[in-house]
Amino acid sequence: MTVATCEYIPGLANVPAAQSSVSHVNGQSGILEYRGIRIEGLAQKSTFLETAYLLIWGELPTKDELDSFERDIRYHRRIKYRIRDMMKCFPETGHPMDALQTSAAALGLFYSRRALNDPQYIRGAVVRLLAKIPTMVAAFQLMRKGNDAVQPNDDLDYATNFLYMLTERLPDPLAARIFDVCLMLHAEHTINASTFSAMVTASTMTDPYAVIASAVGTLAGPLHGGANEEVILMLEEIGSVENVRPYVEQAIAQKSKIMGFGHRVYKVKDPRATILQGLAEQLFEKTGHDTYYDIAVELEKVVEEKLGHKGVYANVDFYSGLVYRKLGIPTDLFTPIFAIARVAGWLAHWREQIGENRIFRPTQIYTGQHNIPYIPIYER
Ligand SMILES: CC(=O)SCCNC(=O)CCNC(=O)[C@H](O)C(C)(C)COP(=O)(O)OP(=O)(O)OC[C@H]1O[C@@H](n2cnc3c(N)ncnc32)[C@H](O)[C@@H]1OP(=O)(O)O
Ligand SMILES: O=C([O-])CC(=O)C(=O)O
Repeated sequence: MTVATCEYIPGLANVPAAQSSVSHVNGQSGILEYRGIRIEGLAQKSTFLETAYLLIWGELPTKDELDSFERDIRYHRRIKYRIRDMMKCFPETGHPMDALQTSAAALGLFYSRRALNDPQYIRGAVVRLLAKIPTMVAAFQLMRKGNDAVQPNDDLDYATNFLYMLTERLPDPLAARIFDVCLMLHAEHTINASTFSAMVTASTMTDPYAVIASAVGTLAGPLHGGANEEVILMLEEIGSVENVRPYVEQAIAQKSKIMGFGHRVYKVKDPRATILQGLAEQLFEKTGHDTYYDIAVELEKVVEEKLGHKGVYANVDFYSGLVYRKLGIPTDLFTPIFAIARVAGWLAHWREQIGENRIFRPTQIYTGQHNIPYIPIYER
């Protein structure tokens, strides 16, 4: 007989649920490392695909390894016409995260073999998911406007190709580089809610497409990845720098959460928010100022003043939307873009999970009754 001896901790706060060497967060000092490498160094020198390789396979690739990884991903970017046809039937009013979750699951209809002991299958699934998820996000964006999806362009790198498929124009190189850095910053973050969801699904030894679909569904929520969209809606609602203080005071009085702030692990400003703020400033220098940025900076100042004592600071979702907005990306695509990046982290944890698997099956503390007699419906 197994006896539950542990105290119940809501939200499993600070409860270790796995061992992992994928990434590490020091929440007191604001440090994030992927496979031991600080995020600041990667953001300066790496690319998203190199970072994805590092996360998934555990080491930085050699030049040949990276070339072959990038080549394979370019080759697999197209999606089957049957998936495009399925997506055409999605309601254009549907949220792109729902479209993405459905499309990611649909990949399993074509590619799932559950051959989890076959390294070729594992590599194929990694390549297909990294390659096809951006194509599906861009395709839904064009299709919901009544246009045909743009085919991937084999001459373009990962970030440039995504922006090209989305806007039907070649992006400015600085915009593409900034977008690629955003992807790196969002690629992985230890055992957050969506990664945990991916790990639980992976632990049943199901197919990787189901793993990613379950993680996408979890990322969508406004307390997690969905907060980046909510931040821009909040900045629009605030409308001016003068309105910031009353907005924050009212939110605190009503005990409502201010989007883009707070974190289970970070008790200082999220290091990714610092880098994203810098990227936003870089973009504004080149393409013109955004008044929402002034609102955001004032909001950060007032939230720190009012909630800093509780360890509530800006998180990754606070400045990302300002960057995407400046790149001309619609607000409801911010979270799907987060998902494009996070596929790398989810896949890294999927590999780790199936490598040393035990199905997740925690216990619960039952709070109901026992031995209640069944009453037939006509006697109730
Ligand atoms: C990619 C990501 O997922 S990053 C997070 C994105 N989510 C958001 O930005 C949504 C807003 N933030 C939040 O809802 C929370 O901070 C979470 C979900 C991120 C973390 O939740 P938890 O670790 O459970 O923290 P919890 O909600 O217990 O907050 C601790 C205290 O700080 C306060 N607090 C935390 N975040 C905020 C916030 N955004 N606004 C106002 N107060 C906050 C809480 O009210 C609580 O105060 P109390 O102790 O007086 O009751
Ligand atoms: O770690 C978390 O709980 C949320 C987060 O910042 C992320 O997933 O990037």
